[in-house]
Amino acid sequence: MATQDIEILKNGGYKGIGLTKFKLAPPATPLATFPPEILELGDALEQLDLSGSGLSSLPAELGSALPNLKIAFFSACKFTVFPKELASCPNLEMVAFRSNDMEEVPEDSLPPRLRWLILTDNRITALPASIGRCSRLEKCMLAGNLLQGLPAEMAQCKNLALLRLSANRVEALPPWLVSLPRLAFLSFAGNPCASSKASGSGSTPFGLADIRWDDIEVQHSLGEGASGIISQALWRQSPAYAEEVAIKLFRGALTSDGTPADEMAACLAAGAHESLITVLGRIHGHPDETTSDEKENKFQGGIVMQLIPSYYKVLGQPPSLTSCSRDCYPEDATLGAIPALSMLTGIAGAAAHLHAQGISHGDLYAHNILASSDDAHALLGDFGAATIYGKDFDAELAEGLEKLEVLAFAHLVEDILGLFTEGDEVKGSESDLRRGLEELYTRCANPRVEARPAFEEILEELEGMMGWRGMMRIPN
Ligand SMILES: Nc1ncnc2c1ncn2[C@@H]1O[C@H](COP(=O)(O)OP(=O)(O)OP(=O)(O)O)[C@@H](O)[C@H]1O
Repeated sequence: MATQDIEILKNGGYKGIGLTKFKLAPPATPLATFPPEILELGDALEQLDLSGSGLSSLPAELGSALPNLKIAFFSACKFTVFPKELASCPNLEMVAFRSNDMEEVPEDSLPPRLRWLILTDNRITALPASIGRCSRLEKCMLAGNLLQGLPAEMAQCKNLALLRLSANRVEALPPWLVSLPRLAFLSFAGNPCASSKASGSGSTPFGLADIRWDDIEVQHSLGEGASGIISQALWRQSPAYAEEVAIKLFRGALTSDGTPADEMAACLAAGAHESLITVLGRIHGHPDETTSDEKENKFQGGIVMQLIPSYYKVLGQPPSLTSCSRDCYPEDATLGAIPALSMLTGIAGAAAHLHAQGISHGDLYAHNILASSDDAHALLGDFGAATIYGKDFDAELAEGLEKLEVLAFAHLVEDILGLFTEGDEVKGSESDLRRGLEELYTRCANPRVEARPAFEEILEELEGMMGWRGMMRIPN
């Protein structure tokens, strides 16, 4: 999004030109008050981004002056209290106050049509009961606060699909959380209610190597996630033998899903499965282990993984502002029925494996799946929102956590059904396969969470659909 300049704004340069999006270039000196000229942008304005502007309050006329405002960003500003003025914005759907040192969200301050709320990295101790009136709330980002619990009224947020609660102070998950009919993506690592085994600083789990940084030769970057950088590297295991691997160095304090340290702990705890990226070991002796201490770039540890060939591509694209909690797909994306079934079987198996270890992935999205349709193989990645709840977790809650994730799997099945190519090679049996997957989708998307099948059952059903095809490892 192009940025607008404060001086041009003050000189009336944007008035009357029908600007729909306004993003202020961060000013040299923080703004003491809300620039009144923004209110003159009137009916046309739909998106307002004043992140990094230093603001701490909003004018009373905001809602009446900007009646069509849909999206408002005030991240990295100085709001210590959620501004009540936003409640008067009749069409406001998305609000962001990331990293504001915010302490309070007063009753009745949330906009009535709120769909996407971002309050990551603040100091909020409680949410208002009136959040229960936000019936359209779909995505709620609360990681990195001081929340001890959630208001019981939030059980009325029946459209909530994604909730980030990691790195808070929640002692016990409320049981109603695992009965929300649309909740599919939940993270709560880094809370007292998650397993204490989740600490990233513990010993290396059985079966994984302790790998010295000196034995790693970094080659080039493969990609960058919110929690760190992935590089291709050589792991010199002996003077005569080196293996090509991928390494991830975890950095930074907090992402919108949780902390890099919790992500690393979940990667290490996940164990081996053919549809998970294999972690080979944990890196020790990186020079930044002792030297880097600044919050933003703090070194949190590193892992060595199997190198995934570059022909594995992500299956979907992350949600857009409009799709909110659902992935997007390129117009021309297609997938054959047989590779699709094989990939779904792999992902269901990976999810069953994770829950058997007491881990929820929290972000089971197509955009976190690397897939090769030629090999009919899919790999579930990105443990940024994963939570180790542990094998001793309350049994009913644990079952509920798994069944929330089953809804995420249902979304995946639905999306993949939409990618099927007409006249696939299986012709005769394709319609049976389609019908089988549609039935499975319906059961996995049951609004009664407890009635959904668990991943083991889903896996069995998919393996049944695969039949003898599951034995064929050579692509046809
Ligand atoms: N083992 C691997 N081998 C090869 N490439 C990898 C491997 N792991 C990750 N990558 C590449 O690095 C990119 C970043 O991966 P990472 O898991 O850190 O972040 P992400 O899930 O894409 O992003 P975010 O954490 O911000 O959601 C991936 O998109 C992928 O292309």
